[in-house]
Amino acid sequence: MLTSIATVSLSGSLTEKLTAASRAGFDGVEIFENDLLASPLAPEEIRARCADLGLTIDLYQPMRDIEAVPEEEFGRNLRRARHKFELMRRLGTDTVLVCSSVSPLAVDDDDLAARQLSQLADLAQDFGIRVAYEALAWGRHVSTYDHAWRIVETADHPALGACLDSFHILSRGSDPKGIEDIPGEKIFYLQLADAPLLAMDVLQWSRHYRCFPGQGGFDIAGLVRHVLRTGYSGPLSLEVFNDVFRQAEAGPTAVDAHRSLLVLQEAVGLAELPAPVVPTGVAFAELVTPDAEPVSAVLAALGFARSARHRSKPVYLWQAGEARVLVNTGPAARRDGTGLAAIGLESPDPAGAARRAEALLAPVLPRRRASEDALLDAVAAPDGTELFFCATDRPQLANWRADFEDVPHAAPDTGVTRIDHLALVQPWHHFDEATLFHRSVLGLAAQESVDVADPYGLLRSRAVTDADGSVRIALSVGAAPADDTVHAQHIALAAGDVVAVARRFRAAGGLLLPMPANYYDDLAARFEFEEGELDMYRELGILYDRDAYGEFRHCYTRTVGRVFFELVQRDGGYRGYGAQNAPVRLAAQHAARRLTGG
Ligand SMILES: O=C(O)c1ccc(O)c(O)c1
Ligand SMILES: [Mg+2]
Repeated sequence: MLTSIATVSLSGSLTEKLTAASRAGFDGVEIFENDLLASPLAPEEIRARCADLGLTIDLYQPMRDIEAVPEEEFGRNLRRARHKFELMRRLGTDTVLVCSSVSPLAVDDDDLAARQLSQLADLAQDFGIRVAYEALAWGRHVSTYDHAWRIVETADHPALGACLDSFHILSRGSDPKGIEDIPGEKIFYLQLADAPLLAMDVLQWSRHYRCFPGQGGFDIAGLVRHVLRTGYSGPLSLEVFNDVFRQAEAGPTAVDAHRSLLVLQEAVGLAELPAPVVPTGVAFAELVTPDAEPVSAVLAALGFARSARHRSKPVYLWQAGEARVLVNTGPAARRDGTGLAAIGLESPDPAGAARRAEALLAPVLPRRRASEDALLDAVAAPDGTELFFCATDRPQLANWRADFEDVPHAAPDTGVTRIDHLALVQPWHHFDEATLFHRSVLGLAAQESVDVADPYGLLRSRAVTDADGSVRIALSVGAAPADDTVHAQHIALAAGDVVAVARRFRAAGGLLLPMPANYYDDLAARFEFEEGELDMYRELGILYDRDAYGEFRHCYTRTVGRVFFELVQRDGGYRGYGAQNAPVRLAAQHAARRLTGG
């Protein structure tokens, strides 16, 4: 189906919005009146610009407070409408959205509303224009889609139809099944927006918190299925009022938006995309650093062995159990400092995984960096992290490991067994996009979102995982631009005995993040420990948590550049990430940074 986006959903000037929508692959736009009013371009120039960009103008909106008013007022409304219809003719668009009145002058009289909308449609018809009537969830007398449809049905005018907006329908808890009672040709327009499930005033909710389908809590696919059963064949159009999108760069937002519509069309059977290939494990995490020494010292103290070297690049493989960390001192590091640059995901079908990612608008990275390198499938996540789809130890497929040659090394310590999870701090405006990306592109399931108090702001955190926890990625975001040193990426390493690994780390000169005594007093109040157990945790800075499934013990290294390590011990099927402890850990990291600068 054709896709469209309302200009209000993107930041910037009207031309910036149009360019972003076109580049992301939209077929058309809804022009929001304010964007037109503020534009230096004449309507004819906007029309030409859209044509150059391959965009149709599917809707002009909104026209407000038209119907169910005293005759004299309605006369003024018709005069206003005539002006707008003339403007629409210059723009070359044939559908106008009229939203249900919020005016104190409006009366609760459906017959009057129908008569006046019919008169408006008469005028519109003279201009070759159709009027799409939408119930605002906070409309004065008309606030549900079925009510708006009854009025349209009563008016029975060929130039008057319904505009359905998923936010207004689902925010009020209306049953979308009733949409099937509307003939498809009388649905003139369909606007789609999701939203997180919040208990708040519906107008504020709508104007600030809408998001793209799949990013909130509404069943948008279910609603669209009802609409499709009517025979509706107009565009799927995104109309998203969102404080973050208003500020974020229009280009990436438009890509995020279009991805959401691709995923939606797949869900309702309107599009076939390459099937998701769910990763089955973490092959490696790649750190870039201008100076290998500090990171290498931490890895060595954690029991990793430097076991192999890249054949053509300054990259070493450090390994402990199934945990593999690449340390890259190449050009990217000199540019960006120390940080987590790439993740290798074990994939049953690396090429298939890359095809799906590409179909969902992820930038595909060059398959080969140097002529002698193995061919690798890789894409960029929204935060810039490179995702490699790997086939470790599968001889029939290209193997990243073949680019490395073993170097002599001592046997690694056996304490660390694998990478438990990767924690990626997202740029403040990319959080919802990151979640949708990891769900739709990688086929991972998103867990509940949790709020974590940092001393200097609130963090939102949400894990995406595969079914058995072999791949866990914890995404988080702060309200303000991140403090790079505290809100760093981290690699969480699984250990069978976190106390033993922590002790070994310390004995080898590693620095663990100390935790405040008050935290341990609280632990003593909440749980019963064996004699001496808590003292041991206190001494090492080990945190403790428990859920319905099991226990969690974890501790943290000091931060190097923009990355640090966590050691975690999961027992009995514990499912979380120690979110309960995160505020204490974040405060400890701020304190450590003040003391040592690192
Ligand atoms: O918030 C509003 O006023 C508004 C305007 C037009 C729409 O289509 C809509 O859904 C909301
Ligand atoms: Mg709307």
